[in-house]
Amino acid sequence: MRTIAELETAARRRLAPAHYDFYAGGAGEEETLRANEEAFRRRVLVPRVLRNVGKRDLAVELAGSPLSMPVLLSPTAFHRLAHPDGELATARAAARAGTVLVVSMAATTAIEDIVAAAREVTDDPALWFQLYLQPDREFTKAVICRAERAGVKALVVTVDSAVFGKRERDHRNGFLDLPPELSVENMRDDTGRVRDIEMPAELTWTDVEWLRTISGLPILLKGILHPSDARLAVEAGVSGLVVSNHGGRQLDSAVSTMDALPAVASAVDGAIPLILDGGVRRGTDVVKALALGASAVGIGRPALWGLAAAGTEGVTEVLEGLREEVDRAFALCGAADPAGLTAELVR
Ligand SMILES: Cc1cc2nc3c(=O)[nH]c(=O)nc-3n(C[C@H](O)[C@H](O)[C@H](O)COP(=O)(O)O)c2cc1C
Ligand SMILES: CCCCC(=O)C(=O)O
Repeated sequence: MRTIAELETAARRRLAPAHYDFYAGGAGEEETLRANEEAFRRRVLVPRVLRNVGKRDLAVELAGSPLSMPVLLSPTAFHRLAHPDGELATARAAARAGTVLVVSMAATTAIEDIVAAAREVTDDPALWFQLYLQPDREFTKAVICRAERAGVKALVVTVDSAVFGKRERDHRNGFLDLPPELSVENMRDDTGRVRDIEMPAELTWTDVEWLRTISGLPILLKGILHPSDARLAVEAGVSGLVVSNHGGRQLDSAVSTMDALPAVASAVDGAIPLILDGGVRRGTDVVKALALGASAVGIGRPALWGLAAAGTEGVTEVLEGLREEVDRAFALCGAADPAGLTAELVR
């Protein structure tokens, strides 16, 4: 099995340079992009021993969805730029691994087809749907109803994108839109026209309340870094948070997610599950995040590298490689299950 770094090299060889840069890049100086990975490297593990780790169980449950391991696929745009099978390939790999795929609102495949691909693999796949609440509420509602009818199990509202981050690689490359043969299929309105995704600058907590009145699905907020916002999210009754800086693609100089996690975890105090994403590349990264208060982690770019390198098989390589590393790291840290990972293991 190849490492994520090796899959990135393979992906880079296959992708058009502008598409590679779109996936790999971040905002501004890319300080936050680098900081996410660096924050893992800076922390070391202080393992416990003699704890009988002969039988290990990596499974977790999040917002009503079972995961075979504490790793899920964070939402990423435009999978058909990476591979002709696009989101269908990603969904099959997630279903095969028994984990959640968060489908991006900017997916290049219709949600009904994505769910169908996952159902070829397993009866009851866990697909969540990420959205940017659009200024047109009736349209937003229609998109949510469509995703619900298709069978998604939770909604993930991205809240770190009041405006679009400035990705300077994309500006330099002139990559500002999808090629004409691809479109964001879940943005079709009832006339069949594909709408542009608008970044919702006017969003407030009132909109989160509104969302709770129109959907019975669990709602998670993605892009929380400040402990005060985490407290407000608990009060708003959401089912979980994604501690995320959008992979360094929105506010450059934003705190790395591992540096943000402890304060958010202490603010939430176990009331709702936390998912951390940004810079997770190794099983030991997963262990560090769980030890400091996450219930699971999300991966963004690694899945895109697997997808570009080898479609479903490539994403499977990423997920199974991580599973093997997570399992080994649990054992070597003296933890038989996620509850066995505590803050004393990390320095
Ligand atoms: C190419 C790309 C596209 C992304 N598209 C979305 C998106 O549509 N919606 C969203 O909420 N986050 C999006 N993200 C952010 C990811 O969900 C996630 O927060 C981030 O990739 C995690 O960092 P990592 O790539 O280091 O794992 C995107 C990230 C990348 C790299
Ligand atoms: C309108 C596409 C949004 C994609 C996104 O969120 C990202 O590239 O980070």
